[in-house]
This record gives sequence, C-alpha cells and structure tokens, in this order.
Amino acid sequence: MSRGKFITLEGGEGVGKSTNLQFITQWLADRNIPFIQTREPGGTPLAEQLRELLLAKRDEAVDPTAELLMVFAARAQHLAKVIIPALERGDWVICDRFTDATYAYQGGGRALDRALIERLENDVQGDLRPDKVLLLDLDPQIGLQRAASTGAADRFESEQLAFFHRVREAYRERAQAAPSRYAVVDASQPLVQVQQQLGQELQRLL
Ligand SMILES: Nc1ncnc2c1ncn2[C@@H]1O[C@H](COP(=O)(O)OP(=O)(O)O)[C@@H](O)[C@H]1O
Ligand SMILES: Cc1cn([C@H]2C[C@H](O)[C@@H](COP(=O)(O)OP(=O)(O)O)O2)c(=O)[nH]c1=O
Repeated sequence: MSRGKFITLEGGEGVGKSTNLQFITQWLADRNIPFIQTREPGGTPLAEQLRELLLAKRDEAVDPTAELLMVFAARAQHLAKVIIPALERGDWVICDRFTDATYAYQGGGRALDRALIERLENDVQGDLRPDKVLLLDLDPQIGLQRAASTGAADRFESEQLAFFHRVREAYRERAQAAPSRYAVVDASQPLVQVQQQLGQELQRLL
C-alpha cells in the first residue's frame, strides 16, 4: 500500500479556509479517496487543549518562544498519534494549517528566528513535509473583514494589521522559495474560481 498524500491548507485570517476545506473533502469523497481531515494546532485531545491555551486571550503577555514551543508540542503529538499513522495506512491527510503557519505567524508575525523554527521542524518532523501546500493568499484587510463576520476574535485575530501583513509576506516568501511544493491561490477571486484552481491542484496529485 502506498503512503497517502499530505496536503495542508494555509493562509491568513478569513481567507476562506473553512469554506474551501469542505470543497476539498467533498472532492476526495467523490473520488473514493480515503482521507482524514484534521487541523493545527490540534487534532488530538491533548493538542486541542494546547490549542485552547494558545488561542485564549489572557492578561499575561505570551513569550514568543513559549508560543513557538507550544505549537511544536501540539504538532509532535498530532504527528505521532494521527498524521503519521494515517499516511502509513494510505489515507490522505488534509490538514488545516501546519508548519508553514509557524513560519508565517511565529516567524513573520512575531519575528522569531527562522533558524530556530527550522531546527524544531527538523527535530519534530524528521523529513516529513507536506506533499502540497495550498496557500490562500489575500490582502489581510479583506481577510479580517471576512473573519469579523464569523465570531469573536481570539488572541491571534486581535493582533494589529501590520502583524497580518508580515504573516502574508512570510507565507508568500516560502511559496516563492519552493514553487513546486506550493499552490498559491488568489483568494480575492469569487469562490467558484478559487475552487476550480484547488480542484486542478488536487487532480495533479493523483
Ligand atoms: N472567495 C471568496 N469570496 C468572498 N467571500 C468569501 C470567499 N471565501 C470565503 N468567503 C467568505 O468569507 C468568510 C470567511 O470564510 P471562512 O471560510 O470562514 O474563512 P477562514 O476559515 O479562513 O476564516 C465567510 O463568510 C465566507 O463565506
Ligand atoms: C498551526 C499554527 C497556527 N497558528 C495560529 C494561526 C491562527 O490564528 C490560529 C488558528 O486558528 P485558525 O486556524 O485560523 O482557526 P479559526 O479559523 O477557527 O480561527 O493559530 C500559529 O500561530 N502558529 C501555528 O503554527
């Protein structure tokens, strides 16, 4: 049995990840491709608890390195308990955010040293990387407006606009550095066009 494909969906706030995840999972189900859908931070009971701790607004300022280590603690658990077993079974893994979000939010947004992120990535993941990163790219001002309509802001969503511009730039830089592993989708397009492009990218992986 061959290993499943590992697909991650990335982008800033309100780019349309939830909407397009539904499209992607329906696309796979229509083709009888076995898959699991999961998310980061999260994906196991422990990792979901770490997510709650990470997203909660609190009076105590969160040290960026502490934030980074919590993200990777959740990731280590998620990889060991969910992602790696699924890929080994031959299931595709559709993950709402993964390590590119760490480069974007902790690296770009919080301006942490990329070399530290890379060390953690190598230690925690070994050589496991997504087969394809679907990056929904959107001006953060539009994304935050869209996100505002979907509930109360968490600790990240409460950041200033400049933070989200750094997040977007970090994502785009990563995509430019390894174009074969990324599909950058212009998320300002009408949803049908976004999904047409996503479908084409998925088709290429078959
Ligand atoms: N391409 C698009 N054009 C216009 N509105 C969109 C598009 N994609 C998503 N939306 C809308 O934007 C809002 C946020 O989308 P959502 O999928 O919840 O984003 P995310 O999960 O990235 O926060 C929703 O109201 C959704 O209907
Ligand atoms: C995976 C990951 C997420 N995050 C942040 C980005 C998001 O703001 C948040 C996760 O929320 P998100 O995926 O946007 O969920 P929702 O759409 O329900 O708000 O966690 C990081 O800062 N680093 C990471 O490595």
